[in-house]
Amino acid sequence: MHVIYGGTFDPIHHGHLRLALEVSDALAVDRVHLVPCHIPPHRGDTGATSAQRLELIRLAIAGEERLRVDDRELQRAGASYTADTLRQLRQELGAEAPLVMVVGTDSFAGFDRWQDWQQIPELAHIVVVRRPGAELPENSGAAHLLAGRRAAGAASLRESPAGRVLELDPPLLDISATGIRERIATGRSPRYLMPDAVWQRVQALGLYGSGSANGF
Ligand SMILES: Nc1ncnc2c1ncn2[C@@H]1O[C@H](COP(=O)(O)OP(=O)(O)OP(=O)(O)O)[C@@H](O)[C@H]1O
Ligand SMILES: O=C(O)c1ccc[n+]([C@@H]2O[C@H](COP(=O)([O-])O)[C@@H](O)[C@H]2O)c1
Repeated sequence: MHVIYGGTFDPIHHGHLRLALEVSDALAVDRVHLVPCHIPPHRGDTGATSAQRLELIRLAIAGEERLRVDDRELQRAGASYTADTLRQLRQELGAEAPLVMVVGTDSFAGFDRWQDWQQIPELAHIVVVRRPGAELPENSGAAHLLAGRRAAGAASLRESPAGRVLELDPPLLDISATGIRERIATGRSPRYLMPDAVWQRVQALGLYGSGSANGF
């Protein structure tokens, strides 16, 4: 079973990393592939470039065998549509291999505005991870999709290549990249919200307005 977890990762933090490991445990898979987007289709400019966000991810997951980075979206020009990524993976994996896309509730809430969203369940299973403080709006396209395609359990995802939606509610950390960027921009330390190696590199690159005021 191939599992991808996409995000802007601007920058990567412990909320992302814990989520990835919780999913790896819950689905009993050896690998979760983090897929940073190049040009987010749905939000403004990023604080760090694609290459910088990729470098920070590599630092964050160094030494953790279960986490891998897949930079395919950085190789494509234009907006990074998830449907394109899944089509590419489906070609590579073949028609029968179970393919899983992981998403937090806040991103999934706007799922019916994603490019070709109705095709996505034909390409992959969706694992929706309940993010602290983010509920799916009732009557949203996402809530209907979940209700109509709810998976019986994690093991059932292995029984078909795509089409089921599994909700997970593991213990997660209420950390956001927005909160981290705000802290850095106002001279406060984001230490312990992200790996030390990431924070050191953010400072070395002077990202998000980091300067001497932040300290370690
Ligand atoms: N702390 C967290 N707990 C659970 N899910 C998370 C957490 N942080 C991010 N996610 C999920 O990870 C994916 C990628 O998130 P993203 O890179 O946008 O991080 P973010 O912290 O939400 O960033 P920002 O604050 O810039 O929006 C999304 O599906 C999001 O729902
Ligand atoms: O394909 C789309 O139209 C689309 C619209 C919004 C979000 N996504 C993807 O959802 C993932 C999480 O997005 P975000 O904004 O929470 O970082 C990331 O991989 C995005 O590329 C994809």
